[in-house]
Amino acid sequence: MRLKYYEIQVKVSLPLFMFNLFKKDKPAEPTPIPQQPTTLPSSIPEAPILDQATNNLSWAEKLKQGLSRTRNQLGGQLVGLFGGGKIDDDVYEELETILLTSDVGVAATQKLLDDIKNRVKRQSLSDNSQLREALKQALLELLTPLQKPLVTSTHKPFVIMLTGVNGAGKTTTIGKLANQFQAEGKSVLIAAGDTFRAAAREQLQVWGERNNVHVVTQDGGDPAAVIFDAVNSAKAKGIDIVMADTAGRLPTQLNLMEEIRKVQRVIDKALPGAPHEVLLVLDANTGQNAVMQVNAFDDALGVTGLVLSKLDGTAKGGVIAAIAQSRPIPIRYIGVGEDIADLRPFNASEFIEALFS
Ligand SMILES: Nc1nc2c(ncn2[C@@H]2O[C@H](COP(=O)(O)OP(=O)(O)OP(=O)(O)O)[C@@H](O)[C@H]2O)c(=O)[nH]1
Repeated sequence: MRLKYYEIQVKVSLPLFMFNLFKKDKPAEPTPIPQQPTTLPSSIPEAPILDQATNNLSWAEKLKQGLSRTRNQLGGQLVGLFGGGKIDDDVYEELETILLTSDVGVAATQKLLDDIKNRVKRQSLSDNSQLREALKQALLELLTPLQKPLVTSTHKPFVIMLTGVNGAGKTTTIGKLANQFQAEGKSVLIAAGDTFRAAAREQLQVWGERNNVHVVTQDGGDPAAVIFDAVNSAKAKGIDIVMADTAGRLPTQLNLMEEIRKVQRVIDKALPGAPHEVLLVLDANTGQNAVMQVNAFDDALGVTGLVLSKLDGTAKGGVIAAIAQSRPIPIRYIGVGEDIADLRPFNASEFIEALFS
């Protein structure tokens, strides 16, 4: 059956709403609960076929809206700079300042400027209004290597271990991805490896029950043991995808970094070669700090993919270029909001178009 986009929204947004509702200890004031539909799906939903045109349009708009702060920071200043006139050193200097203040970082700014200068020479550009397109092309060249969507069909179960600092968006990402994977017809199992936060386990469990996603937990558990059990359970049940949640940690907390390295080793014992994806979730609001997080987590774990969340709340979206320059690990998904449809695979040209629209 072909579902219209708004129908899918109802089907998938409600489970995520419930997920967020149960995820954290909520303040005392009542949270509005939607009146309909009142029944939650009792089985894994059939894979919906998205209405591609409507869906793309909606995502393009969301992305544009989500990137508005970054666009205002970057694009707003560029409009003035690229308003027409001679290309000279002053223009390059001002462009450098704009890029640096947009969290692009020193190395990526230098790389982009060199690239633009080469384009100016090669294409004999003379008017600064032509620099806009040159900058777009330079950015596209820098960001395209990061556009490598996550393919989960290579292993069964395909094991994804999520990591990141506290509050980066790991658990929310798990909820969004679980719904998306289910919508593609894949079975999902979640390992509640965030044993640090007492309520996290029960919250994930409640969410899992309501959405027919099996959540493996353990009383007073060691995260490695919980995830080991989860992987074995997924093997026995023929599950397609395991997502292992882990507690938030700072790369400077060496004992916690050692703990997650152990989790990784134990997953490999349960299923040699796993985890197949080490997904680092980054809060885009952290700007240049995100670059340091990528380096530190990658050094410790060998990160295979990134999720850049909360691009909607920040003017620091330029950090994506800094990451591309310093450690070009694929950005699997970007997040521009809290709804399920607000997390999508990263597409470089789509991103740049939204940034310059
Ligand atoms: N605006 C916005 N909010 C987001 C996005 N992604 C996640 N959030 C919110 O960010 C907050 C923190 O997300 P969590 O998923 O709890 O983060 P976490 O990494 O699991 O946190 P810990 O378990 O404490 O380490 C939640 O309130 C999410 O709803 C996004 O793309 N945009």
